[in-house]
Amino acid sequence: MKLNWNISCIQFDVKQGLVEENMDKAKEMIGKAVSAPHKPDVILLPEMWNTSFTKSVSSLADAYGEKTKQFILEMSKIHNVHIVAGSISEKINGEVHNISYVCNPDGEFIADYSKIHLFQLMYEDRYYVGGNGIGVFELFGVKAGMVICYDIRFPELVRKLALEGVKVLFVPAQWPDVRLQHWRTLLMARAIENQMYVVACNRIGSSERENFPGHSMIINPWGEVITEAEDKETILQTKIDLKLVQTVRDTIPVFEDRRPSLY
Ligand SMILES: O=C(O)CCC(=O)C(=O)O
Repeated sequence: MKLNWNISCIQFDVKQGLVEENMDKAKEMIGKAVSAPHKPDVILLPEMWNTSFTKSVSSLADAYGEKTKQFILEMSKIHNVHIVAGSISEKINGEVHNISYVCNPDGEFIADYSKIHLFQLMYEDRYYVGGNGIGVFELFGVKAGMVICYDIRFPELVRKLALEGVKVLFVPAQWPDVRLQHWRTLLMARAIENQMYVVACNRIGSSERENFPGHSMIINPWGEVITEAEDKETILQTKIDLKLVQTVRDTIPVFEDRRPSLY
């Protein structure tokens, strides 16, 4: 089991509908991240990092994720790194999912997660079908979990992941600047109440309707922001010590003190 991880969030501007351009950008930034002095063990990309949200989603969605999976598997293997691949549009039996893939340095696909809660305010529910399972997987023998963007508004989902043993939560997002305060507050709350690390990667740039502020963040199990990006292209890097999760849980034994029979 490895308890000290270097993490990098790759924060960039996702160009709407321009799959090749976005994949080239991701490739360039993954290359830069792994060449940095503290080479990451795990890289996180933003939500919808190769198409953004677009009305052409049905034609742009990757059939069974084949092209994206191949790209991510190759990047993981070449650079000897785990990649939590934000999310993309995957077409499965005619339905489109907002889905994430996790790959290991052997170039193996280890998990996927299809976003459960679709964001009606931006009509996500008209274009996508919600997933039916939670996102839990293992990295270096430690349980990690994933939710996507709007999912962080559902504390019961993240609590379920914590009860499954998750110690690090990955959150890819396309979160707009008008609700930046919600983004920061919700991420910190999820970290504090579940006493887990939260690693969150947001995009920058603009779509027709919204601006995206970045502010990717890595938060420790005390709820302290270890590092936070601004609104520029950034490789946000830090080291996390997984032993801190148990220290915090021993200090304030929230999981022991729960009384789920009452609520
Ligand atoms: O919950 C929010 O305010 C933003 C959610 C969102 O933009 C998304 O899930 O794509």
